[in-house]
Amino acid sequence: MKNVMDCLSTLRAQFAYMGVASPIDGNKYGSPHGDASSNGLSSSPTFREEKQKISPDSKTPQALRSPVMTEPSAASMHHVVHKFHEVFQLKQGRYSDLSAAKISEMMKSNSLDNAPTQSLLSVVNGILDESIERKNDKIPHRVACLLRKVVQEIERRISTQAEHLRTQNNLFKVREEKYQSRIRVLEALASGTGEERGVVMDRLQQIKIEKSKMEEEKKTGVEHVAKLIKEQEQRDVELSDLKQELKLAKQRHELHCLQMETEAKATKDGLEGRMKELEILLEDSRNQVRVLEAYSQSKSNMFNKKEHIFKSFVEFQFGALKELMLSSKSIKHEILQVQKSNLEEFNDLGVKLKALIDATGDYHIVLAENRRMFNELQELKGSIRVYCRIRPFLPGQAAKHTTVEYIGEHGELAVVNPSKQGKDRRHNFKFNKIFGPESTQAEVYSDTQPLIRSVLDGYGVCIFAYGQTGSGKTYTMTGPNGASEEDWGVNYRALNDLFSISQNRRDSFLYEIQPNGLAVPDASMHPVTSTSDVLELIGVGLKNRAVGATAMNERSSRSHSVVSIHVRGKDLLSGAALHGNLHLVDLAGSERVDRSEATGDRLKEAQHINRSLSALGDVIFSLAQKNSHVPYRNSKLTQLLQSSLGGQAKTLMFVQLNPDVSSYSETISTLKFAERVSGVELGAARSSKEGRDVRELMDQA
Ligand SMILES: Nc1ncnc2c1ncn2[C@@H]1O[C@H](COP(=O)(O)OP(=O)(O)OP(=O)(O)O)[C@@H](O)[C@H]1O
Repeated sequence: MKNVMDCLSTLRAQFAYMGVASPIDGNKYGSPHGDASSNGLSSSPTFREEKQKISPDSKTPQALRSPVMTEPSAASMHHVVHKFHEVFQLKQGRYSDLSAAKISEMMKSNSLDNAPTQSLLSVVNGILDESIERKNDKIPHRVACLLRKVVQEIERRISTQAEHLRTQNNLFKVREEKYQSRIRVLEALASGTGEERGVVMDRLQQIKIEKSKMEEEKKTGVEHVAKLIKEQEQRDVELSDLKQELKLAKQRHELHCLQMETEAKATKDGLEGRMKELEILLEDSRNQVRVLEAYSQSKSNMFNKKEHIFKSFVEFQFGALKELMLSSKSIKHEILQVQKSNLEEFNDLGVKLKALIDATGDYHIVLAENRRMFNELQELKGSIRVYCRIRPFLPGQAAKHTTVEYIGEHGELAVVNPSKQGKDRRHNFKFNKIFGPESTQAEVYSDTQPLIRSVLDGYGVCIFAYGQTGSGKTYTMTGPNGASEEDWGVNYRALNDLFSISQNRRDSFLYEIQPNGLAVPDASMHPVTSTSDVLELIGVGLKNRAVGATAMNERSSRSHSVVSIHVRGKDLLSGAALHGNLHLVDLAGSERVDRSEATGDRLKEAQHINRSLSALGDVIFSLAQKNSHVPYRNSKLTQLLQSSLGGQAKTLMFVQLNPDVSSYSETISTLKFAERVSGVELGAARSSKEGRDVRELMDQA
């Protein structure tokens, strides 16, 4: 700061001096040659020192380094000054003698710019002195121009110098303020030293406390170190143990490694063997792959061929489809045509149908008439018909002497007794029809069939077989055991016809079979829809039938078997109802009691049978005689059959005969019974006259 203050005071003194003497560089007292080194400021050791101190980091503007303040280098300055002196000093006092060209050269050159200010002043003085010496006050024009030029340069330098000084002065003022503030800070610091001392003492006290603490910690640390050393010793012991264990473990590990190596070697050998096997397998697989590839190739070729075929097939199908579509169109067209023609036909049919509907009413009337006429026809044929059937000799039957001598076409039968002579030897009978031993089941049934239609027309029909035991009653009604369709008896055939006719009539009649009937003790009623339903029920009945051995038949039926079928029909058009019934009866054997050699219960049974058969004979006889009283109530059998005996009912009796001579007397009694109930003579009388009427009726029907 002292140096700065010295410098500033020196400068101030310098400026004060320059302000009085000369604003230029005060070289008035310097060397007459304007030597820069003669300048008091520049040569001042203080100034030089300050200049060197400030310059490196000084923010002094370039303007400060004017030619006045910063003289050119010694060499160049020396050269310029020398040249200037050359120009001016050699011509001292004789400026007016200088040629215009010379003065012009001096003015044009930059000599003035580089010339020291003192030289310029010397020129001015020289010119003025020369003017005074000559005493004419006249200065040549060219010298006056030079003079003006030099003066202008001097003025320019002065103004520049003044500007520089102002700028520098401001700068120094700023610096002074800056240093003043620093001085104040330092003075403040110097005054605050006492307070800091107190702070330092407090800090020292704290340091002492910390020191004692640290000593305590050190003591604790020493103890801790001792403890650690102890622990370290324990750790050493443990470490040695661990080392021992490690050594053992290492040995075990080495042993284990050895074993592992051995196993690895064995495994490796095994794997190598396996590898070889796998390589063989791989080779096989490759071969298989090659085969498969070949196969695949052939398959692929085949598929390609198939694809080709399929494509051509599809194309063909498309063609066919197109044709089909075309034909479909034409068919549609045809169908439309057909529909059109059908419509027309339907219209015609509608008209015809209307006529038919009108005629239908008439048709039902015709049908009813038909039924009536059919019934009349059956009546004309006889309400009570007796068909005689002669059983063939059975295989293994001993004596084959038959009692049947003659069988006529119109029901004539001649029976002879070979043991008798005269008029008792031969007996003639006449029935509706005689079936010989060769007759088949179908032939026997053929004349029965029309009566089944009568049942569905609402009439009662009773078919039964009468004859001594073993004469073939069951055979005719049922057929032999396990019979084929060919051997089926009347029952099966009648039932089949019953159901098939009812089915055929389903459009005009609704039939219910077995809906009601005469209640018989211990009898039950079951609705049926087919023949098999009825056969099943017959089977149940047969199981309950009393069967016993007699002297004439080992397995003789000792009871009557009756299958009753009740039919209720409804005419779907008129709503009229009709009721018909059919009784299929296999009577018990009709042999005489003494012939059956029955005794006790068997005798009683035979007597009951004969009584019921006799009651049946009486009823039929009464009906044939058209008696007013018919004794139905004389037996359960006739009560049961009442609905199909008498009135408009038709009765058909198969008289079964055993042709063997040994059965002659039974044959005669059977035939007499049949003759009695059938009223043959009456029927025979009617047959010739009314046969024609029957044929006429049939034609009408
Ligand atoms: N037309 C025939 N053709 C062949 N065999 C017959 C014929 N009629 C009956 N028979 C046989 O004669 C035997 C006796 O017949 P079936 O049992 O039908 O007599 P039945 O009169 O019913 O006797 P029963 O009153 O004792 O019951 C049976 O073996 C049967 O097969």
